[in-house]
Amino acid sequence: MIEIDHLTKRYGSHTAVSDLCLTVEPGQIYGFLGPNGAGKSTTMNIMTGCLAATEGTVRIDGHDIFDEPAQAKALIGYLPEQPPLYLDMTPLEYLGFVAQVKGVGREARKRQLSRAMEVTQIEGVKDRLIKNLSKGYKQRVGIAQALLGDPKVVILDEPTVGLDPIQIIEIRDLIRELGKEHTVILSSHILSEVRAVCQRIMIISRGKLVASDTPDNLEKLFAGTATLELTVKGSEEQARAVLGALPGVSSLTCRPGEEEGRTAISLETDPPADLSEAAFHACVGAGLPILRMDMRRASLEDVFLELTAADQPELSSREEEPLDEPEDEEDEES
Ligand SMILES: Nc1ncnc2c1ncn2[C@@H]1O[C@H](COP(=O)(O)OP(=O)(O)OP(=O)(O)O)[C@@H](O)[C@H]1O
Repeated sequence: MIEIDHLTKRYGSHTAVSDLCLTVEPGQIYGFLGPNGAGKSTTMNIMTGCLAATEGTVRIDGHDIFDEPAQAKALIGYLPEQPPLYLDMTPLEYLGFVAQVKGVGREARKRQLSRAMEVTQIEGVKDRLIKNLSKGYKQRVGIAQALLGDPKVVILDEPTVGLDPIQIIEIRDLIRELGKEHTVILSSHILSEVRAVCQRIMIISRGKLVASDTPDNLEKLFAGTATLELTVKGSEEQARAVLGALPGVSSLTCRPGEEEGRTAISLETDPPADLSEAAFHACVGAGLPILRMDMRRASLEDVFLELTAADQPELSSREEEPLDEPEDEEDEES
């Protein structure tokens, strides 16, 4: 559905996106995950034809976004980081206007407006001024405008930013609904968010794609070690003698337990293996009571932290960086 090939974007001397290649298959919800400043918005703005690339190509269902912008853009609905709302209009007026600008014919307009308002559940506020709506409802209006034109792909840049926890849950449910009929790409710097709604995760770090897979596969891929955490009633010497002899143990660290006479142990294996049963039998055999035992594998959070470890905190401000191509402005989507 979307093919990004060797995409690079430089703002003056600063490279925001570097030789990015990725493919988005139809019918799935993709999470574009990366720390602040990783290049998510830049990539999305290029993907949607709002920003020119320095190098590389983006194809939407075979149409090059730079060579065939009209055909490519017709396939995309976009909610930018700052929703493009006219605050002095009502949602109904605004959506009617957007549909017109997108070239939706009179017949289809009515149908698409009702569907967009129904899916985003804004019928109840359709005649109120947008400026008087809560942030959650403004976001819904922003998503509704992205649905007009019946796009195959819906791209949402940080759709839950600034919302309260209840609004976040509502917008996540809405995104899941959208995923039934559209290919959805959403960006976020919050792992739990992407984990909650996306079937595939693309992790971007310093403008480069560092991983792309299902959440489960990413966890498996990076489950390089498995750690067994135990607390036993006994000394460090006893713990080492009993547990250090288990097959496959690659490292064993001990520290005093929270109470006198207890020892806490972290046991790693290589290759990764679950030693909990073997540890149980060994401790029982040696008369060493186990007070606590827990198996810990690499979580998606560990994967994310490991892959984006090289990212530095944002130092430069956007205003200080020179802007390049003037056509960036001209290319702005309606
Ligand atoms: N117009 C601009 N001029 C100069 N630098 C820019 C401009 N827009 C973005 N950048 C820089 O490009 C890098 C990538 O920014 P981008 O907004 O794409 O990241 P992001 O992953 O979307 O971050 P966030 O989650 O904070 O929005 C950052 O270092 C940013 O400062």
